[in-house]
Amino acid sequence: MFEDLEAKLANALKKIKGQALITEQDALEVLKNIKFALLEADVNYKVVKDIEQELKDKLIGKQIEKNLTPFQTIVDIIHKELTQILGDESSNLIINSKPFVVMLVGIQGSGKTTTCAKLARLLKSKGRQVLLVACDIYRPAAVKQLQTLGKQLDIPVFSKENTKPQDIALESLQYAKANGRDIVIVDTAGRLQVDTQLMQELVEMKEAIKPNEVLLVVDSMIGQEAVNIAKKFDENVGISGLIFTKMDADARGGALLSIKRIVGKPIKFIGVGEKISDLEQFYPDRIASRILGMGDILTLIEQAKNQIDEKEQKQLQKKLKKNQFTLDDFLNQLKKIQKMGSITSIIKMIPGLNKIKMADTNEFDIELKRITAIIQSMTKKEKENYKIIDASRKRRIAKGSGTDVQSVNKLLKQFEEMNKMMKGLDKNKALHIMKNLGRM
Ligand SMILES: Nc1nc2c(ncn2[C@@H]2O[C@H](COP(=O)(O)OP(=O)(O)OP(=O)(O)O)[C@@H](O)[C@H]2O)c(=O)[nH]1
Repeated sequence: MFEDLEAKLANALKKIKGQALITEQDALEVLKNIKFALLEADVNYKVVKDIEQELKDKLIGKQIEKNLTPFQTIVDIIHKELTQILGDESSNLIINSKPFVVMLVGIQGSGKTTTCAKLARLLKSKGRQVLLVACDIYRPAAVKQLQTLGKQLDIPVFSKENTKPQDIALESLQYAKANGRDIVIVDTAGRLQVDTQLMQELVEMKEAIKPNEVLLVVDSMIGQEAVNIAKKFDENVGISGLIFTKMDADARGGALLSIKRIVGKPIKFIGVGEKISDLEQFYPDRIASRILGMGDILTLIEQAKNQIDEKEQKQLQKKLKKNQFTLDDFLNQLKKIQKMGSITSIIKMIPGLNKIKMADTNEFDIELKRITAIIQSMTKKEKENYKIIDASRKRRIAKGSGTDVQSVNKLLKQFEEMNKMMKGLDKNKALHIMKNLGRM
């Protein structure tokens, strides 16, 4: 869909090669193409018009960035704008009460029940005691589905027969308190369409249990219709955020942009597959890249903007050669990796880390936090020369980082293997890897 955009833009921008500033005429030419591309991606018309106006103001008279071509400068500005619209606020759940109650709402088939389980798994993996609550009593299969998923995840599921959904939800809170569950995730009923009875039931449930979050689950495949659904749910029930499912199937993502703009509620997570682990935190810049469909160009832009990386790469290479590559350098490189969207190919190069399913960025975040804690618990000397880390130092580091000796050993082994691998590579390949690491 957006393959064309790149060609059209490149064409439109040929003319401004060598200019120092973007003129009004150039901006209008580019914006015409951007407008069509966004409409094709199913972005709401009014949103497209607004974006067009905002971009116009930002583009005209803009200086071409030093290391960038006019084309790259413009794509960079557009990418930043889309990222900002998609949400600059954190998509994290701020868990500040016990129990912390999350109500998932949405129309039938949006992926609500599955998403309840995915979210439960994600929070469990962060050490939370989760309780799932089956309030979709109109579709008996939904209760069963949730129970099966709960069993699979070893997470209790609260359900009750012949009881109103509002009462089930209310009773589940008592159960959570009595059983030390600190997060309650309530699966609610869906209808084929948004109807008044459903809304009324959800309003009553919300009043009864006063959830910390009401998250609307939306199927990203339904395109613009998602905006109407989100508006209705927000007006009638009041939502605090959204989860978009089936992002693995939808190539566009225009609906995310429209909803964020029109409804103004943050997108918290995205579903990226049918598996229970396929739920990711929402990263606006990654979705903006996807909407633009210019991943490669954006990477190039980042590289060009960070010319300084060249220097850093050379320094790192020198350090590796002289055996001076420290655990701090290792950590810095990993942090850079985290910032990048598409990390899989780079991760594969790092021994030990490649075993983690890296499409799951949540797992990478968890792993990185663990590694950071361990390295930060080391003394300066230890970071500079890991060989002095003996058994008693390992015990101290494990204690200080809240991990265990096994984790410390694993990290040291990863570091050692990476060191070895980098040294074993020929100069060009090593530089290529460092370049990849360095550009992130
Ligand atoms: N590919 C893909 N499929 C998904 C995703 N999330 C959910 N699904 C699938 O969507 C279908 C519907 O999911 P459910 O969880 O049953 O939907 P629901 O909204 O709970 O439906 P009701 O309980 O009837 O309201 C199932 O086949 C899920 O496997 C996703 O992120 N990607």
